[in-house]
Formats: sequence, structure tokens, C-alpha cells
Amino acid sequence: MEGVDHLAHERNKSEFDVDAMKIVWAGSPHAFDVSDRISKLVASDPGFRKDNRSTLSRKELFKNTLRKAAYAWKTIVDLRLSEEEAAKLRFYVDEPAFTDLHWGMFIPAIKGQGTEEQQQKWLPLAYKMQIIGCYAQTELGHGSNVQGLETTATFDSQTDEFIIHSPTLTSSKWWPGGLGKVATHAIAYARLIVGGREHGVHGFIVQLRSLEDHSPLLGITVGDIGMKFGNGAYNTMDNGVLQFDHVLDVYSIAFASIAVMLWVSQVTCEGKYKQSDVPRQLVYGTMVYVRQTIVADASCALSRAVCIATRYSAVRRQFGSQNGGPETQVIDYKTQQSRLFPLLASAYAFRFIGEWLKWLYADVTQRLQANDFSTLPEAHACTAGLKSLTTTATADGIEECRKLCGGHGYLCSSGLPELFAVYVPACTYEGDNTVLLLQVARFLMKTVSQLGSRLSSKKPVGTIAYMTRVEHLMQCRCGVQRGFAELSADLVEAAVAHCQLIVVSKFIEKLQQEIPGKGVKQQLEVLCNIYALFLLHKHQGDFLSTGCITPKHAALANDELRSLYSQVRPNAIALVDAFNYTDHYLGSILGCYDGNVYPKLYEAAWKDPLNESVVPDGYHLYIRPLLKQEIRTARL
Ligand SMILES: CC/C=C\C/C=C\C/C=C\C/C=C\C=C\C(=O)SCCNC(=O)CCNC(=O)[C@H](O)C(C)(C)COP(=O)(O)OP(=O)(O)OC[C@H]1O[C@@H](n2cnc3c(N)ncnc32)[C@H](O)[C@@H]1OP(=O)(O)O
Ligand SMILES: Cc1cc2nc3c(=O)[nH]c(=O)nc-3n(C[C@H](O)[C@H](O)[C@H](O)COP(=O)(O)OP(=O)(O)OC[C@H]3O[C@@H](n4cnc5c(N)ncnc54)[C@H](O)[C@@H]3O)c2cc1C
Repeated sequence: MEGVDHLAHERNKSEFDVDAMKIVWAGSPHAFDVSDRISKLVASDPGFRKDNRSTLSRKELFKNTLRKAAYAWKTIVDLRLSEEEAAKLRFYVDEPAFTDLHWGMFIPAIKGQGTEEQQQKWLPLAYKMQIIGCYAQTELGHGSNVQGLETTATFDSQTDEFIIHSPTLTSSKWWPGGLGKVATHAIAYARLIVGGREHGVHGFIVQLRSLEDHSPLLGITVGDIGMKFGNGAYNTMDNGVLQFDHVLDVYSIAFASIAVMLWVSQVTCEGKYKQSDVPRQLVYGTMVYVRQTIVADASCALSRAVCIATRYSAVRRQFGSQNGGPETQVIDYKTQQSRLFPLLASAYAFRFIGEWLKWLYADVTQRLQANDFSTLPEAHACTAGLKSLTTTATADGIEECRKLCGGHGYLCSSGLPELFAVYVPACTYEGDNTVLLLQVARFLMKTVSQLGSRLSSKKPVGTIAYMTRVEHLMQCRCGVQRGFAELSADLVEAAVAHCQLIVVSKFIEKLQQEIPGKGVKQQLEVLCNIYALFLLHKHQGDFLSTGCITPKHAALANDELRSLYSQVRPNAIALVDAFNYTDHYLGSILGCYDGNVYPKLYEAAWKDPLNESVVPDGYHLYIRPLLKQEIRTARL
């Protein structure tokens, strides 16, 4: 029945202050207020409807996305939303679109790598959306290997301009989001050539389309690369292909500096290339920035899937009826708990590691401005490794949540298939996860060679086993005289172990903070222990081989896990309520707040276009002849 909370009995079991946990999840009272207000604003506006996406054709879907993006911008302007509120609105609109790359990469790249002059020229236009930008780095032939990019930018000292060119088919820009049909400008990465000498990959602002009629400019060939994984999903985004034919790009300016003129690599009017001695990898700064945002995104995506699966696991009953009484809630089965609760713990773990990574990125950015590169290698390794770890775990976790919901998890109305389809490219974009782990492995090898076996400095006591595991894995690999490439598969395992150590230690550090609210810290301690012991159980071979735990310890850890699951059980619904997601944002009948699943599933079925007629199109042409044997049947 509408209006009845079918999960009220679950909510009454909660042993902690849910409202206080909502603040912890949001990060602060202010952040909670903004999220709560904006999510409800979006949910209550029919202009942001999203429940029909799976029934639209690609062109209808894309046009609808453009409509929504324009409507979102109008809402932002009309309501005079702040940058923080506007970002939240785009988040809760929940539709991959060109705006993600305009705000998520194009503007950050100019802010992070542009000179003061370039920022003054381009940022006002970009903030007012008078130009729409994309980040055009990947090419048909190269994505992971940035130093392999083929697009050229040749400085013509006669005209004081750069000529951007795609010399080969494989140099075509390929994948940039927003590029295909919308972006008017790109930050294009190209090999800088001055006076016949090549100076590596640099970023350039290049205009692609006329601001009058949106037609591609002279020398620009641009389009969409075609349908991607899943039906609706990421097909709301125009990932594009772009070729330059000797584009005399009057607007292009070689990105000349990082942060506040820290790194000045300039091309003078006389055609001289000047670069000071800062790490060339600072040109990768935007990727580092986005990788740390992706870790926070992972906690959002995983928490969304876990919220759906947890609420449905409390609603669904299967087997176990005693004397005609109600069947057992599937959330009470130990197998369901052993699959679901580690994901619930991971969602909270990734939330807190995302907060820490945001601090680390801000710290390294501040240091760069003071010409201090001392923490740059660690920042690169952490952003790369944690992006890899959290996105892999989240993609796998969303799929596990689909399976935890049985058959109904496979319905689009569960919200899980589309969430999976939209999320999984996170394991690839912003750096293929294996390639990024190899960067972490390289950092660990270098650290071991510099510091000897003691890899990790001051870590919380509870992480000794985790620390020893990483050191053991590294010693086993570094000890033998074989090359990095030969050992890379093993070193990637050590890299994962290192990242897991960071997540566990930052979760423990979070618990050392003042955390207000009845029972809140206690619940987080249970989740932290579940996260740590679940990984210890999953990788117990590593831990046993270090000798820092015994088989008996491993057995005790498993017993403790079961006990922890029993402690979470009465609080599970309240722990996912703390994410404070609206039914609109969840987009899931299985995860609806009131748990009134069956009537909503049944009602939703009849809305499918296939049910517009009781006799399907095609019956008279194909089925009737079959049934009436009017088609000559093969001799049976
Ligand atoms: C729906 C979206 C919602 C909202 C938010 C907005 C966007 C969402 C995000 C994504 C979705 C949409 C768009 C996606 C965009 C993209 O995918 S953009 C393209 C991303 N591409 C990559 O990530 C490419 C990955 N490859 C690389 O980063 C590099 O090629 C490399 C693998 C790091 C290798 O680089 P290189 O060959 O130059 O260097 P090495 O020889 O390996 O190392 C030399 C030393 O440099 C150090 N290093 C490397 N990288 C960095 C860095 N980034 N910072 C600092 N230092 C770095 C490395 O450690 C070596 O150091 P050494 O050992 O001391 O010598
Ligand atoms: C949805 C989506 C959106 C995107 N948006 C953008 C965008 O806006 N702008 C942009 O510039 N790019 C974008 N990209 C491109 C993305 O950044 C690249 O696809 C990504 O960096 C991976 O590079 P690749 O495709 O070359 O993979 P490859 O490197 O070709 O990966 C193929 C396989 O090779 C393996 N491999 C590669 N190198 C090594 C190595 N050295 N050692 C061991 N294994 C290796 C990988 O692990 C992987 O298994 C997007 C991609 C997707 C899917």
C-alpha cells in the first residue's frame, strides 16, 4: 500500500543516530544541507525525469540529454546556485553528458595548467558556458601510452601560430567525452615541434566548431564514435573522433605553466622553446586531479548499489516458513550477509579514503606552488592506485549487488543494470587500472630500493599485518634478479596490497577523530573491522605466508567476521538510509525507501511499450502463419 513504510520494522532496530551518520557520510553539516536540498530539488522536478531512458533510441536519448543539460544550466542560473550547488545538481541529475567533461576536465585543466593570461582569457567564457570544452588526449592508436601520442603541434615562427595536425589514422583523437557533437573547444594533447625539434606532449586549446552555427571549422573533422556498452547508459555521452588537417589554430596556446607560473615552458615569438627543470609529468596534472575525484565517485556508485541490494534483501522473503508463518528475509541468510556486508563496509571505506585523497591532492597542489615536488611521486602513486582499487571493487560490487537481488536485479527497473553499464568504464578511463597499478609497483620498487624493506612509515597498529604483507610481497619479488616486466603481474598484486593497506589505515585514522552521534562511531568501527577482516580472509594466503598470522588467527578472523555481520544486521537498513539518497536518484523499484516493491514492479511492467497492445506487432505477419501451419514445415 502506498504511504506505508514496509521497512519500518527494520528502521526501528537501528542502534545508532541515523541523522548523525548522514552528516558523517556527507562530510559536514553544510555538505549534508547542500546535498539534501539539491537532491530533493532534482527529484521533485519532472524536467529531470530519467525512468524512460531505456526505451529511447540513441538520437532521442542524446537529444533528451541535451535538453536536460540545458534545463540544468537554466535552473542553476535562475536559482543563482553556487558552484558547489551546481556540481551537486549535475551529480543528482545522474546522466553522463558533455557537461561532465566541460566542468570535470576542461575547466580543471585550464585552472591547473594554464597561465594567468590563459585563465583570464578562457575561464570566464567556460564558466558562462559561452564555450563548451572537452579533454582530447586519447587517440585511436594510443590511450595508455601518452608519450606515444601522434598528433603534432608545429610552431610557425613566421605567423606566430601553431599548426595542429593528425598525421596518421591512428593519431585521430578517439574517445573524448563531449567531443562528438557538442564541444566547441578542446584541450588537445599533441607533440610540440619547434624549429624542427620535438619537445614532447603538451596541451593546446583548440577551437573545433563555429560559435555562430556550430559547424566544424576549416580542417576539423569531428563526429561520434558510435554506440557503447549497454542500452541507455553511457550512450547519453557523445564520445567523439577528431582529425586535424593542418589546422592553423589561431587560438591555440601551448600550455605554459603549472599552477601559478611554477613551470614555464614557453615558445617565444622568435620560436625558441624554454622549459625550466620541473617534472615533465606535471603535464599529466589534470589526470591526477580527476583520478582523486573518481575515488569519491566510487563510494557514491557502490553505496547506491548497496542501498538497493540491502533494502531489497530486507524485503525479499524466500523459504523458511514455519507453520504457515512468513518466509525468511534473505538478508538473514549468512551467505547473503557474507556477500553484502563487506560491500556496505567498502562503501564507507571508500568514502573516507576519498576524503583523505582530496586532502592529499590539495596538499600536493599547494606544495607545487611553492616549487616543492617532494610528495609528487606519492601523490601520483596514491591517486593512481586508489583509483584502480576502488573502481575495480565498485564495478565488481555493483554486479554482486545485481546478483544479490536475484531475477528482479536483472530488470532495468531495479536500477542495477544501468548503474553497472554506466560505471564499468571507470576501470578504464582516466587510466586503465592495470597500467595504473604498474605505476604504483614502480613507486614501491623505487621506495624499497631507497628505504630498504621498511616500506611504510608510521601506520596505525591495527595495520601491522597489512604492512608486513606488502613488505613480504615486495621482498619476494624484489629479491629475485628478474626484470620489472617479468615480475609485473606479481608486482601488481603487491601494488593492490599496498593500496588496501592505505584504505584500512585511513579508515582506522578516521575513527580516531571526534565522531558525534549516539552509536555512530561504534557502527563505523564494526564496518572498519569488517572491511579489514574480509580482505584478510580473502587474501589469507598472503597473510599466512608472511608468518604474521597463523592458521588459527585466520580461523578466529573468520569467526569474528560472522559475529560482526550479526552486529551489522539490525543496523543495515539504517546504515544505507544514511546515504540519504532519494528514490529518484536511486532509480530503483527494488531500492525504494518504503520497500513497497511488488506493487511497483507489477505497475512498472505494464508501462513497457511492448504492452501498449495485447497482441504484439508482428503477430499477423509471423506468428499466426506459424500457428496456422500456413508455412510449409519441414518433414518432422
Ligand atoms: C561521468 C563523469 C563524471 C564527472 C567527473 C569528470 C570526469 C570523470 C572522469 C572520467 C570519465 C570521463 C572522461 C575520461 C577521461 C579520460 O580518460 S582522459 C585520458 C586518461 N588517460 C590516461 O589516464 C592515460 C594513462 N597513462 C598515463 O598516465 C601515462 O602514460 C603513464 C602510464 C603514467 C606513463 O607515463 P610516462 O610514460 O610519461 O611516464 P613513465 O615513464 O611511466 O614514468 C616516468 C616518471 O614519471 C612519473 N609519473 C608518471 N605519471 C605521473 C603523474 N601523473 N604525476 C607525477 N609523476 C608521474 C613516474 O612515476 C616516473 O617516475 P620515476 O619512477 O621517479 O621516474
Ligand atoms: C567511457 C570512456 C570515456 C573516455 N573519455 C575520455 C576523454 O574524455 N578524454 C580522453 O582523452 N580519453 C577518454 N577515454 C579514453 C581512456 O582514457 C583510455 O581508453 C584509457 O586511458 C585506456 O587506454 P587504451 O584505451 O589505450 O587502453 P590500452 O592501454 O590499449 O589497454 C588494453 C590492454 O593493454 C594493457 N596494457 C597496456 N599497456 C600495458 C603495459 N605497459 N603493461 C601491461 N599491460 C598493458 C591494459 O592493461 C589493457 O588490458 C575514455 C574511455 C572510455 C571507455
